Amino acid sequence: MTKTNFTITVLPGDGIGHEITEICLDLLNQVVSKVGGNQLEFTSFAAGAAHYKETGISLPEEAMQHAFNSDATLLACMGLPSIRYPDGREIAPQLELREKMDLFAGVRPVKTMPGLPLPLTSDAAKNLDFVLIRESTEGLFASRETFKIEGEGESAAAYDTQKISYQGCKRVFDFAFGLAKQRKQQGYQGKVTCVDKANVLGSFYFMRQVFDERAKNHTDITAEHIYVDAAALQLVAKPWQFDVLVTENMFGDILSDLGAGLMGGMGMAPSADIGFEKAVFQPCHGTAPDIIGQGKANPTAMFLSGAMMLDWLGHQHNNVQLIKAANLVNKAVENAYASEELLPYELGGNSGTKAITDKVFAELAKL
Ligand SMILES: NC(=O)c1ccc[n+]([C@@H]2O[C@H](COP(=O)([O-])OP(=O)(O)OC[C@H]3O[C@@H](n4cnc5c(N)ncnc54)[C@H](O)[C@@H]3O)[C@@H](O)[C@H]2O)c1
Ligand SMILES: CC(C)[C@H](C(=O)O)[C@@H](O)C(=O)O
Ligand SMILES: [Mg+2]
Repeated sequence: MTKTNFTITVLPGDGIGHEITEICLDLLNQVVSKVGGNQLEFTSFAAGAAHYKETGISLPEEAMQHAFNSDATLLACMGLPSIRYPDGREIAPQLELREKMDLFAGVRPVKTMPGLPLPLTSDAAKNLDFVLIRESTEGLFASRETFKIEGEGESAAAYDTQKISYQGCKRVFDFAFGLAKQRKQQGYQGKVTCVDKANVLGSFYFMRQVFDERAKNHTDITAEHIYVDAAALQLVAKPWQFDVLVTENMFGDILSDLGAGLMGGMGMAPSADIGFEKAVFQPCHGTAPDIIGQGKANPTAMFLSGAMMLDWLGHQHNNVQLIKAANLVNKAVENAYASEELLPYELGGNSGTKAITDKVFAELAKL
């Protein structure tokens, strides 16, 4: 029998997370009841920088356990620049979630909405639709807890060590080729571009060799390499050439913000951290300390992350209504922007949380 009751762990986190979470849950409830047949049960937990400041714990065990046992996790954003661990790093329990739950594929779609004055103005650049996959459990982030400083004063040197493992590469590359294959069936190019720095670092040359090995199992998909510096140029010069990009954790973090820029800002960029069985969905953006409490937070990335969650659940459980619900959210958001009535603050306009939310709900009601 098809599963119809889904438990969702909700982590509003910090900063603007509190301004975009409830409305996203309302939207998801609304769309799921519109298509019928399913129910979402949300359970929220406090976690993040403010929670660490209050309690000394950034991600309570109860929240972690709930995330492990629920069907999916929806996270807004966490971290505040003023709240840090003793070694100077910020509180970022989303990294622990990714690592402990083995969510190796950070899926960050770059899909432009119609009706927005985007930084790139050519027709091709107005219709971008590619996906950046960021390895999310190792890379340069892997050693952050074993970070060390050797020597003192003017002879001190700080070290972070990059980890690129065979297994880590294999699973994320296979995921990327699998996604390119699915997309090819929908008319996309059928291409995976591996982004590295194999001209300078041996760890990236190793990564490239694993990529070439995995590519041999997917001869229907074009496999190519690009150095990360060249990728940064091409993402601005000719971003429409890309279909699926796959890269190391830190490179993916940086390039996905570039991708958000192409879409009109951080408030437009959704993401999903996906493992073999578990997944966490969250916007690419942070807690936006510069706009907290001003009503300027764009909830679009959160709505689209919620849609990614419905779509993933639908595919995991062979549940067509949830896939339909995901499509409806995407369509409502697209129609909201296509109306040309919305201009988010990040693009110089004055459409804030309420205006964008009201418009998306109104468009959903029409579908
Ligand atoms: N996934 C996450 O939870 C995540 C991601 C990035 C940063 N962070 C954390 O967030 C804090 C702030 O980091 P930052 O300033 O570098 O990045 P940020 O993404 O919070 O903000 C960068 C810029 O984008 C704007 N912005 C971000 N999201 C927006 C939205 N939804 N609507 C409108 N404008 C939006 C901000 O106002 C700011 O000008 C830090 O503590 C950082 O570690 C968390
Ligand atoms: C806040 C930070 C730890 C996080 C990351 O670097 O992964 C964020 O920038 C992201 O893109 O999700
Ligand atoms: Mg980031």
